[in-house]
Amino acid sequence: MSFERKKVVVLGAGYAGLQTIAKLQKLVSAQDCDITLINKNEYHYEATWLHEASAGTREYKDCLYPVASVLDASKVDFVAAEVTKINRDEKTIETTNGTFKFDILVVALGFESETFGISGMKEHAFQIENINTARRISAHIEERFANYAQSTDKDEKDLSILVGGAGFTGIELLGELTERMPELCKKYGIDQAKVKMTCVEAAPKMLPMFSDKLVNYVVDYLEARGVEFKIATPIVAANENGFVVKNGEQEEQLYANTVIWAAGVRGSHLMEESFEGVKRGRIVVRDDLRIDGYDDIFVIGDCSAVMSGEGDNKRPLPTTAQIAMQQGEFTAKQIVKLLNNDQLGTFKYDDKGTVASLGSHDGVGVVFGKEITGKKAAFMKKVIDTRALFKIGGTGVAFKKGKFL
Ligand SMILES: Cc1cc2nc3c(=O)[nH]c(=O)nc-3n(C[C@H](O)[C@H](O)[C@H](O)COP(=O)(O)OP(=O)(O)OC[C@H]3O[C@@H](n4cnc5c(N)ncnc54)[C@H](O)[C@@H]3O)c2cc1C
Repeated sequence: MSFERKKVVVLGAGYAGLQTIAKLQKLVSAQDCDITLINKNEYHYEATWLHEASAGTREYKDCLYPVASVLDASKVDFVAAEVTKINRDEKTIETTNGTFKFDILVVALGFESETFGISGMKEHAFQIENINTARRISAHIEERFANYAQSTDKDEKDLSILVGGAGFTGIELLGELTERMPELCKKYGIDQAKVKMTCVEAAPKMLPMFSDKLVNYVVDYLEARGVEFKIATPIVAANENGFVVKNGEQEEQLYANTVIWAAGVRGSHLMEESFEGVKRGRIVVRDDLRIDGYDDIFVIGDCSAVMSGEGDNKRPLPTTAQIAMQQGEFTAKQIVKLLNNDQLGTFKYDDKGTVASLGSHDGVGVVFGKEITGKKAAFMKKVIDTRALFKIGGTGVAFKKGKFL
């Protein structure tokens, strides 16, 4: 390659950022460019497994691995620091561990919880945002069950869990919770019939990405394991007692000592602070994944909005790990083209399907256009999860952390 040595900086070691690095370090030699990866933590966590860590069906430690373990240290400098500011015009990144210059920037800072301004939701509900919030949820549930078991003045709310949202995250979380309950109740000598799990959803349909047949499968599965659904029921507030919901014209208080918000995510708050035209932390990217006016800045993963469709039907693609990883791989190739002054390509999303787990042995999904349920879906989910580990971390990480049972 013949180009001057440029500074490539990647922000975030989630699916998008780490996949960019994993591919880029294969495509360039150490002399081709300086690559720096900046991530808040020393580790990468599997965000698509956060429902498992939250419910306590999977040890949080099993959902993460050291970022450095997948890097080629001769080509990539890793900085464990929090990005505090992106100066797009000065071409610098401010972090808690110094300021870094870039010639080419990849923003892959991922998602945060979005509570849509619902009163008290941030203060009174747990959010599923990262591995630490997930750890807190599972520890809290266990602590409530332990408290119930040992107290003489028993508080039924200790055994009540409210989940806000019947989208992908809420449903997968409920699937894990139903798997966790028998073990937790046995551990603390609690009659499982006393446990109350309620899912509250504002929209008239849950899991909008799936057919009625698959949705009915999910409802039957979860109801049979004790979950109560309140669909078309908007949550108007969260407080120290639980959720306040709208029931027709009336407001109703739902009580629980574990309250989890799983109904909304947005891109990083740094996006609004750094760029114009950002909506809920997402910026519309061009079809080469760069942003308008900045030919040296790629935005990928949950901070990006990739528009799909024609004319008035143009909509942003949903934010998923599947897209984030495809964007990462594509971006690595675009960086090489940029370094070589070659023409950049067009990102094309290849939708391989979606599978929602219902605990570790069941699920529903659409794979290569075909609907699947039950054990088949659970198996496919494990294949997808293990493939993601393999794509970024190779056989080493896949063998160590993969789902084989
Ligand atoms: C419970 C759950 C289940 C899901 N299941 C699926 C699924 O089955 N299939 C699917 O395709 N998608 C799924 N998703 C969505 C998927 O997890 C996201 O779309 C994906 O994580 C986005 O990848 P990303 O790289 O953009 O961001 P992230 O995975 O969020 O990674 C962002 C990285 O940036 C770091 N970071 C953030 N801010 C800073 C900062 N200021 N400074 C430094 N570092 C920072 C973070 O620590 C993190 O390492 C699920 C999400 C959840 C919550």
